Amino acid sequence: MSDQPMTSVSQPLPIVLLGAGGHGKVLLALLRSLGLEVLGVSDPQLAGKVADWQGIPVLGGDEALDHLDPATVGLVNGVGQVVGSSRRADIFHALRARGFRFPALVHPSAWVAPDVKLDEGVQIMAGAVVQPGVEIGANSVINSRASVDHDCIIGMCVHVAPGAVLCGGVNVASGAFVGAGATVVQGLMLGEKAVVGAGATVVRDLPGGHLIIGSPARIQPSRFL
Ligand SMILES: CC(=O)SCCNC(=O)CCNC(=O)[C@H](O)C(C)(C)COP(=O)(O)OP(=O)(O)OC[C@H]1O[C@@H](n2cnc3c(N)ncnc32)[C@H](O)[C@@H]1OP(=O)(O)O
Repeated sequence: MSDQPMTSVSQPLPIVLLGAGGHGKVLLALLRSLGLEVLGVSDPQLAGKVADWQGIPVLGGDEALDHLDPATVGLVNGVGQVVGSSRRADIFHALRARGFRFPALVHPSAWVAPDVKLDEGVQIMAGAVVQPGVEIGANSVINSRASVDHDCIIGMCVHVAPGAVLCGGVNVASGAFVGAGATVVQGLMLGEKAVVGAGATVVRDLPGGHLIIGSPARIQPSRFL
């Protein structure tokens, strides 16, 4: 992980957005809120059908990138990370191997502590909170209003979905997915490609490749009175 975040400030190249779905739409709003120049969007679903999407040019499908010089544009991965699909990660790795760069992006309404380490292509969406000591690996998304508390270590290609809460010192391995509104209590480990279902309350480590859903909430006499 690089020491210096490759933010929109350190790399103000014009941007090409990859993917015109829901995540792409939210990212376009983020890019505009940062005042970055957006050259257009590439999306195979729109290529040859429409010339304009959300007020920016449709550059074509995947082949549109063949005409771009990796030294002169930054890419933003607008493909959302959904459970069971590696498409977002595949696109990042393939284009990174071709020399394209992905700036890390932080929405102006997010709070990110000054010492947080953001690797390439990290996306911190509106209203998110990322506290001191956190490290976030390449191509990961901290989605709208999610909270990542102190000293969490998050691997590559992780999605912390809207409103999810990682308490302090949680370790999330690459490719894991933390569903919307889920809570992971402090100090736990989520293994590679682990999936936490929306709304779950996680109170034990979750091994890689496993899914957890539901909440362990149980009513019982209090021992704190
Ligand atoms: C900006 C954005 O939109 S980002 C996207 C954010 N999205 C999310 O966070 C969604 C996360 N995904 C989930 O929570 C999914 O429901 C998963 C991955 C946990 C399970 O998905 P699937 O395997 O397709 O589950 P499916 O819908 O078939 O449901 C299977 C059963 O599990 C239950 N179930 C599914 N998800 C949950 C959940 N999160 N919590 C509790 N129970 C659940 C269903 O009710 C169903 O129960 P039933 O068999 O008694 O009817």
